[in-house]
Amino acid sequence: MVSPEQKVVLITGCSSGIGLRMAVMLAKDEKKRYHVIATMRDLKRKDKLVEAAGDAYGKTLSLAVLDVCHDESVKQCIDSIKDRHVDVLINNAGIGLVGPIESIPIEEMKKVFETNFFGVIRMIKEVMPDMKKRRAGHIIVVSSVMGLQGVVFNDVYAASKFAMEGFCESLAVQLLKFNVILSMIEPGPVHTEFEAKMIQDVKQKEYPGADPDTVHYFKNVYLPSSVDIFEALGQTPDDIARCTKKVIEASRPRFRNLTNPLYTPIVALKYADETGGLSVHAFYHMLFNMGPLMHVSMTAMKYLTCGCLRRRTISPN
Ligand SMILES: NC(=O)C1=CN([C@@H]2O[C@H](COP(=O)(O)OP(=O)(O)OC[C@H]3O[C@@H](n4cnc5c(N)ncnc54)[C@H](OP(=O)(O)O)[C@@H]3O)[C@@H](O)[C@H]2O)C=CC1
Ligand SMILES: CC1=C(/C=C/C(C)=C/C=C/C(C)=C/C=O)C(C)(C)CCC1
Repeated sequence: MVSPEQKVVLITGCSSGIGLRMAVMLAKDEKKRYHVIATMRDLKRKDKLVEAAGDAYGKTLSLAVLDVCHDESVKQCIDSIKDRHVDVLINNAGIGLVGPIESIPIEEMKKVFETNFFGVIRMIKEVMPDMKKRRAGHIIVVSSVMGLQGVVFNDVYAASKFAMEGFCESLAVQLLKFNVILSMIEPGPVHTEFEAKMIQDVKQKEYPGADPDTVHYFKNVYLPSSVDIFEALGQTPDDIARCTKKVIEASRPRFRNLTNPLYTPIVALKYADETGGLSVHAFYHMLFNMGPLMHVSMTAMKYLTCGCLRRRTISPN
């Protein structure tokens, strides 16, 4: 049962990672301010969430099936909610894709957009009209630092998150008129199945169609650097859940919320030079000239980032 004081929070992609931890953290809120509808496309994957939710399961947390790639699944789920009333919609479901574009079929690229971009739009279209009518609601989108700045060999994933940024930046203005808030969460690397799936995927794939030099740069230059960056700067899904809870509870939530103070200097390059030259050349240098030194420099970054950059993020602590 949802009490009238409780906010109904619907989260997509709760079978693992960030979505799972958000669902658990909100459902276990000390003051019981939330009723969480934790959704996933395949309920066979519910066990980890149910175990982590403990006593909250069946009380402040309920489960529902929802595949963001299917209109009917989205509609059925929202129709099953009392009065279709959702106070906070958290668009978290998403998939990654890395590798040389020469070897990625267009169909696979479309799947990334279908999930990360159209999946979010499908959710917003279903929930937003009721929020507008009620003149209340909060829509949260889990984007990424890659929605603000491209990363080599992540071309299509970054494009899907950039698309989301443009969409939300436009919509946020209209929604403000209806007292509906739109917030973006911008995590850097986070240790979840997202990372594990990427490593597994690379082990299995052959990268046909890409020339040997490109495959070499991808496998022997980019991948080790990426592993280093995850190791040096990676956050936990709980960090992202804590940041998101703060955004939900803020009296005036910000539109963009970077979660990782250690990654902020990298994003700052983009805003320091609007021609884009600084980021492109700095990334080239970091990747191709620093190579093995990347680990050292990433560790240094951990200790050197100054207070002013930390203040620009929403701290998980
Ligand atoms: N991990 C990272 O480094 C970062 C992740 N992000 C973003 O965070 C979000 C969550 O990712 P994360 O927790 O890391 O990764 P996970 O792979 O652990 O979780 C992704 C979740 O999305 C679900 N999902 C995928 N496709 C669909 C679909 N069609 N319908 C419903 N659910 C679906 C997965 O379900 P299933 O189990 O069925 O596959 C899973 O529950 C994503 O949007 C990602 O882009 C942003 C920045 C960094
Ligand atoms: C290799 C490399 C980089 C890698 C960044 C990575 C790997 C970021 C991962 C972000 C994730 C996983 C976001 C998910 O949405 C930098 C720092 C840009 C510098 C240039 C070389």
